[in-house]
Amino acid sequence: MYKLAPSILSADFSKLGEEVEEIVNAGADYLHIDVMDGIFVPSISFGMPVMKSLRKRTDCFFDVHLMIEEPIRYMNEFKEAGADGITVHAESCKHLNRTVQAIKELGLKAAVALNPATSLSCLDYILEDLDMVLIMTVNPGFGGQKLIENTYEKVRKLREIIDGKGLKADIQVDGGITLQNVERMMDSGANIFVAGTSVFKGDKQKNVKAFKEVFANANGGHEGR
Ligand SMILES: O=C(CO)[C@H](O)[C@H](O)COP(=O)(O)O
Repeated sequence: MYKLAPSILSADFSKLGEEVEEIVNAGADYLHIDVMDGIFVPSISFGMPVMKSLRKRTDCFFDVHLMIEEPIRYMNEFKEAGADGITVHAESCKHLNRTVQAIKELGLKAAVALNPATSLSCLDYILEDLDMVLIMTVNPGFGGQKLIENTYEKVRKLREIIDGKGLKADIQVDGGITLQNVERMMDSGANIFVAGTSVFKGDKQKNVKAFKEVFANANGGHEGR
């Protein structure tokens, strides 16, 4: 199943609640929530208080992408703030296995993200435990960047590994996803698509529906977990 995960990083924060309701009503599958600490990535975004406020407005799946150092320190807090799934970066965890187990023990979906220059071999001893792998298709920290070309091949290789092992982990891609390149990324094997600029710039409802139409016409996609 293909899924759209609009990234609220590109929303107008002065009317965040309304914009979130608008994209959820238009058919967004997940709400992608980018938390940045100014250390792991250069920028600082928002955290638990914003998530808690949004939780009052929607039941949509909160797909929380933690771009923070040592996220294991905050797992309970993110669950309490409404997270349904938590993604941590392989590059930001001293103890990746322990961090993934902590997410799962809370009953949340667990995912690991890899920066563009991080090898897939980082997943060798953790893939079986994951609900999802997030392949960053830009360097994390900012919306509105151009997708890095060699990430198509990275996604294709990961899909081969996941299918070859008979696993069901989803592959999410994040950064520079547009209506022009999404089909190529689908063909490469990704099945969950984060989109910031290409959802929130212009007519949000129309943008969400356009992505969903591409998914519907593609007929199928990876089954997922
Ligand atoms: O994780 C992110 C930045 O680190 C964002 O989710 C990502 O960049 C999405 O924005 P856009 O679709 O505009 O590229």
